[in-house]
Amino acid sequence: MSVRVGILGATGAVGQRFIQLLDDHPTFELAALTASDESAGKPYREAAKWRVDTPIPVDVAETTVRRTEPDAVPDDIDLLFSSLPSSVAVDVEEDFARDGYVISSNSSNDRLAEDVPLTIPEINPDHLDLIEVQRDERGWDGALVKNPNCSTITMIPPLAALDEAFGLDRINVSTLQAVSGAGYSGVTSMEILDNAIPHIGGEEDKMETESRKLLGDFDGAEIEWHDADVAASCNRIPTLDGHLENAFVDLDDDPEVSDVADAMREFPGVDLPSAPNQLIHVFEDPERPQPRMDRMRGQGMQICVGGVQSTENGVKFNCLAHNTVRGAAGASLLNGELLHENGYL
Ligand SMILES: NC(=O)C1=CN([C@@H]2O[C@H](COP(=O)(O)OP(=O)(O)OC[C@H]3O[C@@H](n4cnc5c(N)ncnc54)[C@H](OP(=O)(O)O)[C@@H]3O)[C@@H](O)[C@H]2O)C=CC1
Ligand SMILES: N[C@@H](CC(=O)OP(=O)(O)O)C(=O)O
Repeated sequence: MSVRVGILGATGAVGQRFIQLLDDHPTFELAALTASDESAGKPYREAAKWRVDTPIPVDVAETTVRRTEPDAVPDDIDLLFSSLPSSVAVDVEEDFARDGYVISSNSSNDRLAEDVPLTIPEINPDHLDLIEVQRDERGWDGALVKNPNCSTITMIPPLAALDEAFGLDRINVSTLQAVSGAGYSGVTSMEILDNAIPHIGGEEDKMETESRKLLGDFDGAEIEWHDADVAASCNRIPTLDGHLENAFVDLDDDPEVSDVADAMREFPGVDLPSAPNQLIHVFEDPERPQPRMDRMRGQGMQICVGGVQSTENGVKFNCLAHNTVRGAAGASLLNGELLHENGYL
């Protein structure tokens, strides 16, 4: 039986990716699209400036956009994906959850809240049960689940593989982030062409905190964050999609490089419709991964690693993920599939 889903903020950059990824989904049937009051009442093709590299699905093009409030969305929607600006999502998502809706959100508000699961299905699926705590504390019938920031999600799978096999102590990471992460109008061409910008507001703090929550332990009541030190430096470069990162990791053990690569390659995936067959692809070629060549591996859902080398206290490596697929809409979609598999819908 199909699951009826909706998208909050469906006309935006991430909303459009949701529509693309939900087209022909085996379980989820797209049944409601919302946006701001300016878009509400218009057919989607008129409200949204479509910029994704596949055509708007025909039925979506003619769908009337709704207001973003619980009364405007049908009661029989089982799951809402949220790609609202976080300043809007912070109140709106709670209104929907209070009204009984389950929300899988990409927006950055509440990611660190003690009773909000921040999940990547392959890494910490058990954290999803924090929903029970959330429902007890907030008296909600619905639920709010988050995926991490796009730069954070890029490095977490290889770090989780290292932690499990050798123990993480300290992480230093530097990013080379694509312009799509800032949204269509986020960085002007005059700012970014022939250039690099060594600051992305709030991004370093997100990488340093969300990573420790994601890698933490859930005891059924609360999450104990991982105690590794994480330091991040974030940079914008003129690629379109795909965040590349250089990580330097101190480990508790002293493994061979080949064992590090094996631990990453063998890190298990999950059996969900949008998950890649293999979570981490490790390149031997030191010139890979590259954003243009590798961001679409596994339909944009695989994490690519390369340049694995030993250092005095551990290893260094490069990693890459598609920031608007694995780092945004695809991450929320996978969490939606996890919610479904775990009986939360
Ligand atoms: N761009 C990216 O690659 C990434 C973005 N994110 C995060 O995802 C979220 C969405 O980003 P993005 O898609 O780029 O943003 P956009 O600005 O492209 O889209 C925002 C969406 O929210 C709607 N919206 C705006 N204001 C309101 C309001 N007051 N009430 C109801 N709906 C409203 C817009 O509708 P309308 O069209 O009518 O204005 C639109 O549908 C943000 O939190 C962002 O930080 C995360 C990772 C990557
Ligand atoms: N800040 C990220 C994109 C983003 O919006 O992240 P978040 O989901 O944490 O708001 C980037 O510029 O690449």
